[in-house]
Amino acid sequence: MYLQTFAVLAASSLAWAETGEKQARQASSGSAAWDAAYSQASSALSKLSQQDKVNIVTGVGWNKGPCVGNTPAIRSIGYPQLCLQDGPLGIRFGGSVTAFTPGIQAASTWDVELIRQRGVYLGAEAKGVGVHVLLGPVAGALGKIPNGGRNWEGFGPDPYLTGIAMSETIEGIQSNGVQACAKHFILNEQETNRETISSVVDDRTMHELYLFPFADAVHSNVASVMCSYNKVNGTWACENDKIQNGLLKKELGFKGYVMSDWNAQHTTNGAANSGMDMTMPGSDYNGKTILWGPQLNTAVNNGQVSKARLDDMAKRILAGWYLLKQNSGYPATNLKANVQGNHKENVRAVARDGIVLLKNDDSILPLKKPSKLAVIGSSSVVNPAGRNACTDRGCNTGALGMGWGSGTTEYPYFVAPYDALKARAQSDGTIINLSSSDSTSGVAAAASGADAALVFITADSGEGYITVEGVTGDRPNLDPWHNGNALVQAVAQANKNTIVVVHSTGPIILETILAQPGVKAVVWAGLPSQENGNALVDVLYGLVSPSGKLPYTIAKSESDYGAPVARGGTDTFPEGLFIDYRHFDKQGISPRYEFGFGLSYTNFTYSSLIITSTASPGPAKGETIPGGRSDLWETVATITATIKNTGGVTGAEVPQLYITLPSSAPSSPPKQLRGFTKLKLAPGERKTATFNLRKRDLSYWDTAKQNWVVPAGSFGVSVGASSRDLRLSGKFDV
Ligand SMILES: OC[C@H]1O[C@@H](O[C@H]2[C@H](O)[C@@H](O)[C@H](O[C@H]3[C@H](O)[C@@H](O)[C@H](O)O[C@@H]3CO)O[C@@H]2CO)[C@H](O)[C@@H](O)[C@@H]1O
Repeated sequence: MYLQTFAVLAASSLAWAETGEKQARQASSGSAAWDAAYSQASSALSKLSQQDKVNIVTGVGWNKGPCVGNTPAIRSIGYPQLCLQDGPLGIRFGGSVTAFTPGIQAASTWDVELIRQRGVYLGAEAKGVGVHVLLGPVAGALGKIPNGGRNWEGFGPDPYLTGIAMSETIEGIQSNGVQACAKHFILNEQETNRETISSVVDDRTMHELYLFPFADAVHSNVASVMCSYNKVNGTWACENDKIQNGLLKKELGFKGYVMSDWNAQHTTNGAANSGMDMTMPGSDYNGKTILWGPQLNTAVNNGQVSKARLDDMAKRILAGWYLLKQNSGYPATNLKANVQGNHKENVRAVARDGIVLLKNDDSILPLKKPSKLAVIGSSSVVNPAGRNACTDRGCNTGALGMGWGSGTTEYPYFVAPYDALKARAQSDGTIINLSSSDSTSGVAAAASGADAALVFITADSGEGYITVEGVTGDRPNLDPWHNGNALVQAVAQANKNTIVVVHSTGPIILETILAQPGVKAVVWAGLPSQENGNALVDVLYGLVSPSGKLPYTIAKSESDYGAPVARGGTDTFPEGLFIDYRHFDKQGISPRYEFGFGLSYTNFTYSSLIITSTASPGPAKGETIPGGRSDLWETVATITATIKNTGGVTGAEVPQLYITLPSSAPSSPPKQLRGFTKLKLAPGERKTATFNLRKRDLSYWDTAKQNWVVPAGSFGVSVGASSRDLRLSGKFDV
């Protein structure tokens, strides 16, 4: 019954215009499904001893089971040794699994169908190898700091875009019977000092930016949430009553369980009494410090942790297991099983449709059967030591497909740019001059005389337990690695048709590169994982028109972002609501390439803005359902616009809807993304873009009322091709 409901939800989500209806159905079926799971969990719980309950909530210890996290089996109720495994882009340490594209590439497609499919396939692979809990997707780091080492694991610094991607991914994963885990909760925005820093944020910013996508996750019935390493307002996230019990469980109505990030727990009683439900991995990395297990037993026996709290922890975990029907016919854990199926098709599609064309002077792209091409840079070829030579992808050698850390997988294969270009060149009769080094000496010889020179540059980052070329997680600057600016300069001096291809975990400052007259095109290829070269060739040769849009701003200077890595023991989040484009808009700073920007090989026109609204001012009132008050999820306004392909080739456009709150709201970002859709259009074809706005999309967080409020007054509406290319505007009164 429950799985059937999920199948209906999966299908309905594909019609993005149906958002409101989807949300309403989801909320009611979600609550009913949780009720059923809780009733099964209660009945199982009644058969368990206190020791059994402690076992359910305590990991067996680092490296003591098949997965990165494991809890003991409870045979009396048929409960298995639970396997928790990274991560957000596939099965870490898998034997024959797909290396899906990172979250940031998925966001860069702005394509909910592809994002959904990615989630469905992630779930299929997790189930195939017997993983019960897949440790992803990621909404924290949100990405306020452009240098943030782990930003690429998530979906970028806009809470609306990240929220939609969280929802689609979670529903996709869980449609295959696998528990998803929304992480890292919350305000874990940097790797530097991540295990000591205190993130101090104001209440409104917490709600409107950082909690916002976690509300989407809860609304999509995510089974688990991972609390993060940092402190929040002075208290460890995993021991923080306000965020775990207050925000997550009470305000958002989260019915699943909170697990610790690996070793993010600090005390036995503090964690238990503040809402953490499962400790991972159960010991430190040396197998020593154990904070629950026997310690929790003692704490319950002497009343420091109540029996009711232990019951609640165990019940929440069991409910997640029942919610996904994992009590029946779930495969045994075998991380080495081959579960790839045809999933590489999603990798190629996301890698390709996430490519953002930033510059294309003289329409140098798409390539037209060049006689001779120069291919330059160490990242044009696969790592000479092997595609998986570095543990957890902890090096930046050869072509880049993902960042480094626990959120990675082994590549089952890797198609580097040169591999795919060579194959295409053979069929076209093109000669390729390859220079697979980043040295500027000798590069002129390779570049000169070619019809075009493709030069590859990168920037990498990752999780702080690995240091790569002196970078411990967060990037120290936003420059390309390996002397990329000088390499491009040298190539562009030798060839006036230089095409720069960037693979990067986040924004790079491109000013030096753009100042070279020989640079005719910049292709922002992001993080394409195993299909790196194939996706690139699809776009370079015009098999598809590029359709990715930037999921973050590319600035002219690093200081323009106004959100540096915090160096002390505290990050006070002084930028508040104003991160990424919200900051650039407020301060009147011109970005180099704005949030939402991306060129195509065709052109689109926008017309016929129609606005209908039934919204009324005032606070949210509904009962609490998963995700918060029920009325927040109801559609209260619908906006449509007509988009036409006026060029000569098929392409896809992403019309974006931005809202400006009325002046009665307290100081707010000049505009905020509140809708998008991706329309594939043949030449001459037109389609309607439909944006359904929910009450939450029109609300701000009122700190006095402690509630979401729709302000009275005139709402500004802008629809356009990016956050700075707004083609249609209107307003409606509330
Ligand atoms: O994997 C589960 C979650 O763990 C966190 O990352 C940890 C990662 O999984 C783990 O491999 C790494 O271990 C190293 C450890 O930190 C270091 O002290 C020791 O010397 O070497 C270990 C590696 O061999 O620790 C990571 C945490 O520091 C992630 O934050 C979380 O997202 C994962 O889901």
